[in-house]
Amino acid sequence: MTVLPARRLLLVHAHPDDESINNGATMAKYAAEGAHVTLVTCTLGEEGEVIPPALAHLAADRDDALGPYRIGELATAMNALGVEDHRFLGGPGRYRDSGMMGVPQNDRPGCFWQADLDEAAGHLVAVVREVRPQVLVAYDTNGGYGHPDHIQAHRVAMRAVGLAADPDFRPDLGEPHDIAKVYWNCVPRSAVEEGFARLRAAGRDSLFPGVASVDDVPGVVADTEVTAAIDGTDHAAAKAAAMRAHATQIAVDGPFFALSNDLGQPMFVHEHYRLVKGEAGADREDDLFAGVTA
Ligand SMILES: CC(=O)N[C@H]1[C@@H](O[C@@H]2[C@H](O)[C@H](O)[C@@H](O)[C@H](O)[C@H]2O)O[C@H](CO)[C@@H](O)[C@@H]1O
Ligand SMILES: [Zn+2]
Repeated sequence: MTVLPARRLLLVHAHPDDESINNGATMAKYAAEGAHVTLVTCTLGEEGEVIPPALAHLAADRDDALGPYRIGELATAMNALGVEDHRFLGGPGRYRDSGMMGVPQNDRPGCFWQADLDEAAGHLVAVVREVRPQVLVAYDTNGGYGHPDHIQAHRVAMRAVGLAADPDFRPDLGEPHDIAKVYWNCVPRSAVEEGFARLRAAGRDSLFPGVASVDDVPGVVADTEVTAAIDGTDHAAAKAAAMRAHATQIAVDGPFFALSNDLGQPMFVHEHYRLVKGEAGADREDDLFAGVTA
């Protein structure tokens, strides 16, 4: 019987790369502090575009080998963050990347967007009842930016929160567990605007082929909606290294990055969260475990 650390954080993400982009500094911080950090990634990212020309053959419409390759990218990213517990929902390849909203891949049997919600949530309940986290981090209802796998990851995570605590649901998956605090990823508008100002001041708006806009950043909210701000300054290098590990998806340029759309955007080392379940430990938390008693 493994005795887990006192503080346990669970994060649920759609594709390999989302964890580093959204929560890399937070994951590195808590791992360094001795908390148990568990990442569940719902797909292998099989439908992603590929940035490095030398790896273009991996793409779904060529060798269709991007999924296994991104498993390796994710493992490298986890090493950079010091996170040892990362899993794929239902096992590697159980749910395939559904592609961007509206593409034919959304209808492919076996893709995550077509998953049975309770079956997928059941896989996550097993992890919740094993790890017994006090804190869960997930996407908002729009998945941050409307990608079907992100929306589905939100739905599965929130469904699993309820099912994991229900003593009548799948007793075979372990003792019920009620997650004390649930947060959704977000970015305060002031931080986005400051970040793009930094990008322009650094002249990166000339280096990147294009520059993203505030609306391209997932989960932008009014500053007043933010519950917690995690200062990841001490873990900025680890976050950048983790993002660089996802080289098929992300190009990193100092404190900035671009996805395969070539739109430069700021890399945030202050990572923000909205509390949607549980009690906040302060008006503006600097610790996701604030107020957790067990
Ligand atoms: C950050 C994220 O969720 N990436 C997803 C996303 O990738 C984007 C997609 O390929 C889009 O067509 C590009 O313009 C954009 O630059 C990419 O970030 O969707 C992929 C397919 O579902 C997914 O594999 C990738 O992880
Ligand atoms: Zn994603």
